[in-house]
Amino acid sequence: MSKYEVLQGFYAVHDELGSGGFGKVRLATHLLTNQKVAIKIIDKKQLGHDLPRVQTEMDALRNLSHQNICRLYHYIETEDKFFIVMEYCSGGEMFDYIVRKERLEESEARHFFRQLVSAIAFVHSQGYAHRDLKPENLLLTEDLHLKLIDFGLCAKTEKGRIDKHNLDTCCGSPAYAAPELIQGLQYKGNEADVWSMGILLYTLLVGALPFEDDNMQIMYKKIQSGCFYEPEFLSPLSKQLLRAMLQVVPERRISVKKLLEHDWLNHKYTQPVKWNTIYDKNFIDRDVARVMSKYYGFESTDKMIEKIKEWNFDYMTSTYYALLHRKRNGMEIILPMVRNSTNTAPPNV
Ligand SMILES: Cn1cc(Br)cc1C(=O)Nc1[nH]nc2c1CN(C(=O)N[C@H](CN1CCCC1)c1ccccc1)C21CC1
Repeated sequence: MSKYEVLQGFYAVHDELGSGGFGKVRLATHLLTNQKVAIKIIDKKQLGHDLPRVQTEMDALRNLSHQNICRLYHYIETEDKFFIVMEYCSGGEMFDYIVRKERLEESEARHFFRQLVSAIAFVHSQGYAHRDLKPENLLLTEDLHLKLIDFGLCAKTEKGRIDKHNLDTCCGSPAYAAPELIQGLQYKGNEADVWSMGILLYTLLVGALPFEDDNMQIMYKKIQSGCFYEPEFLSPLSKQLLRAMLQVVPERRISVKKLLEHDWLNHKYTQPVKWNTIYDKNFIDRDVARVMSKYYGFESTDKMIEKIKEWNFDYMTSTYYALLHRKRNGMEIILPMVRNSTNTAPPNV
């Protein structure tokens, strides 16, 4: 049984899905809807001075609702822990997927890379940069859709303020970090993300890192050189794209805008990458709202819709998203009988 009393009655907590430097992720069940969710449990003591990373991630996730970004459902802060309830991706990490397949065919790499470019183009359009792109931060759903996670290192480029950072504000994984970031030069988050996406594309196509060495100094030298091995099986078009993304000089690096138009990305696709979000914060699903209005005892579906639109990322937001997920998967959207004193439904939070 889970020892997290703050989750009692709302979620049943199951086994651990993974652990990171500052916390762990547990599989859980959203009790009202029986939907699976993933709960990131972060211990404040373990975080220490990194505490702002959680706030950074929450602020970003509140604004970044996109089909290729793992969705935030519910956010609970207690005295010593954060509980971040998110969409459950049952396909696991892209990292494991590549390891299992060694490397991907161009067509499969393209299927995933188009979704990553879609997520990053959207993140940049909202004034953010992810800054820690790597296969461990890409999750897969059961139907092999890609979901971006871990926005703890992302940066908001205030409108107008040039997005200039130096090393201290970000310590993404060195193997994926852009040369300018490693040199501690002023860098732009967007350009650093393009470099990391280039590294990611290389790992998808080749099944290895382009710049790698056990000795960190030698690895940095390799990154600064921008020279990487191009296996015979790489098509001319994929080589051309990799060279455009892994340009050491940021100004020479391909932009996301040009990337979206690149022939490799659009090969055998009739539609360009749809990078804008398919979700509309102002559009609430009426079927879901109706079922919730009955359960929560709201006088009308419209009143329930107004409440959901507050997006408080409380249990109500979590219930809305869990029911929406059920509906999207063709499952019926039901809640226990109308909540009242007799049934044991959790209190209305
Ligand atoms: C590994 N795995 C295997 C299966 Br099957 C499902 C999963 C799985 O983790 N699914 C999953 N769904 N939703 C999530 C996850 C994992 N997950 C994560 O947020 N996972 C990250 C993984 N990071 C990659 C580099 C460092 C840590 C994490 C962050 C902090 C602490 C622990 C884990 C969320 C909550 C968003």
